[in-house]
Amino acid sequence: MLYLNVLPETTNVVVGYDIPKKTKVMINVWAMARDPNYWTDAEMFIPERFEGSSIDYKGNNFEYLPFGAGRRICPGLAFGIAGIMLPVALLIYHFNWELPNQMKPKDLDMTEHYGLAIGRKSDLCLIPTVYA
Ligand code: HEM
Repeated sequence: MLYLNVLPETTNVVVGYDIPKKTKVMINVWAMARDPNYWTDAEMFIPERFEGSSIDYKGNNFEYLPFGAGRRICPGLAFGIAGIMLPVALLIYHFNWELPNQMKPKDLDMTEHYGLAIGRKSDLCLIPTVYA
């Protein structure tokens, strides 16, 4: 098994390496999406960083490959985006959201749980009120 970070400016990029036949190559997209050479405050959740940015999620920018890239890119990309955007848009449109016990967003535990996909380690508790 060979683990690669394919971004050119990173220190662990493998150059001129002969990959033996039948080697399973794992591209470390998690590390690439948190590479400080490419991202400001790489560990921070800042969705606004994509506002006015030319970086997209469709496999054109190697520093951000949530759906992979190339011939084996996720064929469910459009389905996946719709399946996230629509529910999130509806939840934001119909409810106001607050944290319990006067918590501030900075108090949230953003520790990740590792698995096939990354999720929150601790549950996100929010109080919705219907937006009238
Ligand atoms: C937000 C949701 C989703 C994410 C983040 C996601 C992500 C991915 C990633 C990273 C890959 C591997 C691409 C690669 O090897 O370069 C993949 C492959 C694949 N995805 Fe998705 N996916 C999502 C939703 C879906 C949905 C909704 C479907 C089907 C309805 C789907 C079907 C597939 C299939 C069949 C492959 C294998 C493609 C191949 O190996 O040729 N995915 N996906």
